[in-house]
Amino acid sequence: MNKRTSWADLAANSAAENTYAGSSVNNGILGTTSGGASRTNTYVPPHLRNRPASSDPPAPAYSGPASSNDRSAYGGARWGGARNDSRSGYGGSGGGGGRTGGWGGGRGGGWDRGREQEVNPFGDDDNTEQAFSEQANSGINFDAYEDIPVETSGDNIPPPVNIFAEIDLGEALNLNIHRCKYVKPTPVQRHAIPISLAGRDLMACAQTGSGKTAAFCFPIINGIMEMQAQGVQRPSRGARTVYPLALILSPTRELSMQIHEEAKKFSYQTGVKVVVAYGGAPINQQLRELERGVDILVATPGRLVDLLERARVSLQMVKYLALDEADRMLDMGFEPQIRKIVEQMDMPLPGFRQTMLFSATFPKEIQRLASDFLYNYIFLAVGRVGSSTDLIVQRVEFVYDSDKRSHLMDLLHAQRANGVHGKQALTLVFVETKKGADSLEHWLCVNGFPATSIHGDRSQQEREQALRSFKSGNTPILVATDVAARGLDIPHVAHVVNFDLPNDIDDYVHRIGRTGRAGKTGLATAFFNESNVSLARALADLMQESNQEVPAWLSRYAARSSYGGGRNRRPGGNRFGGRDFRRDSSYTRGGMDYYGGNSTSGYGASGGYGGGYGPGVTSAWD
Ligand SMILES: Nc1ncnc2c1ncn2[C@@H]1O[C@H](COP(=O)(O)OP(=O)(O)OP(=O)(O)O)[C@@H](O)[C@H]1O
Repeated sequence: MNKRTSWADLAANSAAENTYAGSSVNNGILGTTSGGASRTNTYVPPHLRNRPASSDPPAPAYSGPASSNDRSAYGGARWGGARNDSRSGYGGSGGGGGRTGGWGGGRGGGWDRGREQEVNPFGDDDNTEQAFSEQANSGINFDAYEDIPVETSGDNIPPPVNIFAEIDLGEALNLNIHRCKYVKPTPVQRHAIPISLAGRDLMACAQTGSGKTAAFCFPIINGIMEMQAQGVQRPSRGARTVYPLALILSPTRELSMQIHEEAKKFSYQTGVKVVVAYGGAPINQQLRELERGVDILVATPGRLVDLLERARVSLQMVKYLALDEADRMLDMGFEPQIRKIVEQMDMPLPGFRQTMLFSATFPKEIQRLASDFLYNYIFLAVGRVGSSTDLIVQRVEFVYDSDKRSHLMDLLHAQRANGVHGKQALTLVFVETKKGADSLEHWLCVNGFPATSIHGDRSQQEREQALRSFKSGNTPILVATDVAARGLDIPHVAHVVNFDLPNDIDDYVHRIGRTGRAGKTGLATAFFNESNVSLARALADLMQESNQEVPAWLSRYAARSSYGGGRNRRPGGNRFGGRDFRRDSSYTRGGMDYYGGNSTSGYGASGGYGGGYGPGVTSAWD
C-alpha cells in the first residue's frame, strides 16, 4: 500500500508534511555552520557543559549486509441504570444528598469564582466562528482510517456514531470540539464515546495517534457536567482533603501534563476543573492548585500515592477512572501502585465507578490482569490489537553497533538536504540507556546537529525544557529513552529512529507511533543487528501486518528465531490472532467460558464476563 521510493524521497515527503512552523535551526543558541559533514563544534547543551569534549572520530561508513529494501442491540442505560446487582448505583451510597458541606460551598467551593477567571486555553487561536468555517480544512486525513477493521465484544454494545452531533455532549463541550477543529470523530471516538456515555466499562485498543485522549475525556467531562447539574454533593471530611470526581492516570509526567492540557481545552467554560499532579515538581504548588477545587485529577501513580497517604486527596467520590497506556500501567513496574490506588484506598468498587482502559497495545496477559478493575466491560479494538498504523513507513536496516553513529549521521544529512527550506525535520531518536542518550546528544551537537535529550536522569525542568525546545524546532533532534515512547503528541515529528531497538515489540509500536499521527504520514527507521535477534519475528510480523516491505535478511532471522519480543507472545502463535482475551479458549475455566457463559456460544450471551462475579468479589484470577 505504501509506495516505495528512495529513502531520500521518503524523508523529504515526511519532512514536507511535517514541517514545523517554528523557528529556523540556527536560532542563536547555535554556532553551527550549515551544510556538509564538517561543522564548527560550538554548541554544548547545558547539562554537558564543563565536561571534556568528545574525542569520538566520525565512525566508518555503513558496512552491514545489503538488504533487499535497504532500506445486539444497545440496551444499557446511563450509569447506575445498567447495573443489575443488588447494590444501589453510584450516588446511592457514595455521594448521596445526606452529605454535608456540599460542592460549591465547602471543599472545592469557589469554583464558580475561579470559572470567571478561567484562562482561555485556546489563547489567540480562539476564534470560534473561524473554527467553524475552517473545519473542512483541519488537515486530518480521515480517509486513512475509513477501512480500518473494528471489533467490539461484550453484551448490549451501544452503536457507534458517525458525527459528533449524534451524541449529546452538551453545548459547552461541543463548542470546544469546534475550537479544537475536530470535524468528525475518529474511529475510536465513534465507538468509544457512545459506549462510555452509556455508562459502560471499556477496554479500548486503538492505534497510536488515533485520538484516544478525547475518546475518554469527552464522556468524563460530559458526565461531570451532568453530575454538577444534578447538584452533586461532596463530603467535608478533613479540612484540606479534596474529592475529585474523575481520575486519569498515565505512566509519565510529560504525558500527564499533555492530558491535562488537552482536558483543559475540552472543559473550557464547562465548569469542570482539571488539575494535574506528577512527580519531580514541587508538591506544594500542586496542593495549592488542588485546594482551589478539582473535578478531574490527572496524575502519575507515584505522586498520587503520596497525595493519598497525606490524606490530601480522597478517591471516595471518583465516578470515572481512566488509565491511559493501560497495559503499561498494569505491567510489572506499575501494577503494585495501581492496585494500591484502585483497590486499597477508598475508591468505589467496579460497578460503582466507571472504568476506561485505553492503549495502542494490549497483551492478553495484561488484559487478564486489567479485567480485575472492570465490571461487565466492552472490549473495543480499532485495527488489530498491537498493530501499527499504515501511515508510518517502516524501514529496518542492519547496522553494527560500531556503525550506528555514522549511519545516523547519514540519515540526518539526507534529511537535511531534503528538508523544507533547509530546515531539519523533527527527528526523534530512541536509545536504550540514559547514559547512551547523553552521549549521543553530545556527539550530535558537536557534529553540528542541534539535539537535546529526555530521560529519567534529567531534572523535571530539563525534561520539560528539552520537550519545548524540540517542539519549537530549536533543537530538531530529540534523543530519548522510553520515557518519551508513549502518548506524547508532538506535531511535525517526521522521523523516528530506533537507534537501539527495544526488547519488546509493543514498545516499538509506541515509539514509532510518535510520528504518523492524526492522519498524517511519517517515517520510522530501525537499526537492527545480532543483539536484536529475539525481536526479529515479532518485528517482521508487525511490518507485514502493516503492509511494509520486510527485508529478506530480516525474514531469514525471523524464520530462525523463536517468537520473542514481547511479554505476551504465545510461542509459535500469531500475535494478531486473538483480540479480546475472553474469547480465547485457553482462558476458560472448568468448562465455563469467562466471557460468554460457555465456550461455544461465545460472547454476547447472557451472564457474560463480569456477571460471573459481582462488584467486590475477588477476581477468579487472584
Ligand atoms: N476528531 C478529531 N479530529 C481531528 N483531530 C483529532 C481528533 N481527535 C484527536 N485529534 C488529534 O489527533 C492527535 C492524536 O490524538 P491523541 O494524542 O489522543 O492520540 P492517541 O490515540 O492517544 O495516541 P497514543 O496512542 O500515541 O497515545 C492529537 O493532536 C489530537 O488533537
